[in-house]
Amino acid sequence: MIQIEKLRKVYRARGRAVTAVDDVDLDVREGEIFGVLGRSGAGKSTLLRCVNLLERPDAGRVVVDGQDLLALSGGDLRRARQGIGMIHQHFGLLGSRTVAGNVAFPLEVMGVPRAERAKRVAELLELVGLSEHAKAYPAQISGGQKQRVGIARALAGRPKVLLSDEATSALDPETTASILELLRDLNRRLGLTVLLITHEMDVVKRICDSAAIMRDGRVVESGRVRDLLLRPGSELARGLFPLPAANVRPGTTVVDVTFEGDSADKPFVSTLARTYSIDVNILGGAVEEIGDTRIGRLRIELPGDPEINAAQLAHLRESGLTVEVHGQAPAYEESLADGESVAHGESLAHGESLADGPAPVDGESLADGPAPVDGESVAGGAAVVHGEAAQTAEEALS
Ligand SMILES: Nc1ncnc2c1ncn2[C@@H]1O[C@H](COP(=O)(O)OP(=O)(O)OP(=O)(O)O)[C@@H](O)[C@H]1O
Repeated sequence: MIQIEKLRKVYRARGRAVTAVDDVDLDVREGEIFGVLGRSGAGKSTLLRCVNLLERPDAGRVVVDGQDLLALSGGDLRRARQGIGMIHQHFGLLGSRTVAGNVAFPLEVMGVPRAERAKRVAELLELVGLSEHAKAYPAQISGGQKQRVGIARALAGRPKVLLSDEATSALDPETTASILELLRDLNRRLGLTVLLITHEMDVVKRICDSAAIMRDGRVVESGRVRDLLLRPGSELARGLFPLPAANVRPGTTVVDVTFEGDSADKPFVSTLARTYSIDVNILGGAVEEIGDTRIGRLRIELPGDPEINAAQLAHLRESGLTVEVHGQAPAYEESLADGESVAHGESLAHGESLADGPAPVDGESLADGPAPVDGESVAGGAAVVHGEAAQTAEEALS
């Protein structure tokens, strides 16, 4: 539905040039919610504003619903832009107009006759659950209600695409959840394609089908959320499943295992411990509901160097798990020929989040999932799993 190709935007001010968007490609499929995640200054707003040409890119292509926007002008461009709604962090409502008046505004600009306008406004307010507040002024309603007005107004022209510029950043967590739910509902009911930008990992976790991570104007990772989380070395996975920096003790192998769906229900740690008659330490972990799937990440420690654990690691991979080994051992890395597993060192250190705001710290990310394995309590190696004991620890996680 939205194809962005080799997009580039450079701001020039007082002899200085800032490349806000640098050679970005994105493909947003029809009917999906796509989240662009990044820190402040990463270029998210600029990217979003290039999609409806609020900013004119210096290079590249923006194709929305099959139309190359940069090739359009005049009435054609206006019509194409009507097919793209936008909502903002600070709502942008007109204080002198009622809720209904704000929603009617774009319809007036489009020249929709009065009677039809009134009918459409009523429909839109119903859609966002604000019928009872039609006559209220923005100053008389809450932040969440203001954003609902913003959403109704953005949908006035029956757009196929909705752009969301940090739409929940000014809202408290409960209101954020209700607005995200509304966006998901509208996405499903109207087949609306949503491209949103956010610095909150939680937004991606809750509603996005696909995501991209931006840094310094570039997209460093993008794809379906589920695929990204199962990809070794994924930044999104590190952000969503924050684990402390790995402390690899000599003579041990520390492994991050990511599992989903069916494999989440299998007691793979106890199977591993039993099959190879080894003790397995659980160092930390988290499980999240992502869309309709449960995805989790567990950090385990095996006795012996990675070379010694080749069969054990192969066993984990053959069980359908994504395996990432901490502690660089080049010779061993080469042996992981199938590309499913990577060996990496401290570059995978955790605790770093993309968010400047409420970063999903350990406790938070675990809060609504099943009982976590507590990183603190296993710090001294207390959670040694072998034989039947493993069942309990894994049950807690799965
Ligand atoms: N109008 C402008 N003129 C000059 N530089 C700009 C302008 N708008 C943005 N920038 C710069 O472009 C870069 C990207 O900014 P942008 O607002 O797109 O990032 P962002 O990821 O949306 O950040 P935030 O969440 O803080 O808005 C930053 O370095 C910013 O300072």
